[in-house]
Amino acid sequence: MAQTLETFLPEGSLKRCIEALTEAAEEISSLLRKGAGLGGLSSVNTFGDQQLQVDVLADQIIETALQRSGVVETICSEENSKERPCGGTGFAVAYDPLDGSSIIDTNFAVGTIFGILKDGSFIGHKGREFVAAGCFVYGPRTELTFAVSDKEYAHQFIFIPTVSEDSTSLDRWKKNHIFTAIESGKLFAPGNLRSTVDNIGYQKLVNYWMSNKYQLRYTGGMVPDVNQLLIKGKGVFCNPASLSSPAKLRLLFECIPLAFLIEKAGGRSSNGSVSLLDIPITGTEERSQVCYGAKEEVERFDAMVGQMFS
Ligand SMILES: O=P(O)(O)OC[C@H]1O[C@](O)(COP(=O)(O)O)[C@@H](O)[C@@H]1O
Ligand SMILES: [Mg+2]
Ligand SMILES: [Mg+2]
Repeated sequence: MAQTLETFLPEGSLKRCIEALTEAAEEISSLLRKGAGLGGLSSVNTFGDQQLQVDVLADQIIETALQRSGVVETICSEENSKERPCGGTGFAVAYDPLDGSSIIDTNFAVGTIFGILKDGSFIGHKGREFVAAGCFVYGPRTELTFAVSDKEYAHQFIFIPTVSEDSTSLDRWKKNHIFTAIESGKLFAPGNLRSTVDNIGYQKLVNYWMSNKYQLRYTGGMVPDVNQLLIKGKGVFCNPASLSSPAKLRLLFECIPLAFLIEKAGGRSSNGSVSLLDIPITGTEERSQVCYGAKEEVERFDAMVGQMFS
């Protein structure tokens, strides 16, 4: 029988925290299947982004699940970025409740991203101190990909909603993959291409990929675009900046958790000069350039694009 999250996670507060996130993800996945996100706009978040009703709903679903868990002291999210108490004691959890809301209408895969710190506040800490991080993918399948601090790999569980008499909710998440290496390979996912207008390094890098016949695989959803590096075990994803097209991706809610996942799986991450896991978090609303992938690909990004516009 396939190993499930129930048997994989040791008893304790981290298991309870991840269980709460899976409960929320099951609810979000079910809402998306019923057409949530096709409705109207809701409001504007602290980043100035237009929120869909489903962004706000997903944010509330996760907050409620984490409150119920009793093991989360602090939360903050892309939709509600100020750190605030979550009614329990223990972890700090940062999350992007729904990543890729602009591609829900096209029925592309979207996701949820999360990062977990042992306690207190994220401010003054680094991604390297996280106890766990990962993402849920809502596509044809609903999957959880995550890594924990004491294991040097990442893994994936697939949601299979079968229920037997003696099963727990975590038994619905069955182990699918283990990720230990991201090799160099000719696959590229180039975000923020509009910055090539005035980021000459990025322009040269795109030319390098094309003249070397790399395969383009980019959906505009960070979760599936990064998750594919794990599944294919190769390639590069980036989202650089320029003066006219500044950095978009949120350091705490998007960049650092996925960097944790990629580095645990044997890949590298960078903001153009250092690992995203070594950047001190000085606020919850910071944005950053990002590059993830095989060592040589990230080194090439650092050499050609660098950090001039971060
Ligand atoms: O379409 P753009 O503006 O190039 O941005 C693409 C990026 O924006 C995002 O959609 C931002 O995430 P949100 O949907 O959570 O705001 C990423 O998933 C993606 O990589
Ligand atoms: Mg996002
Ligand atoms: Mg979002």
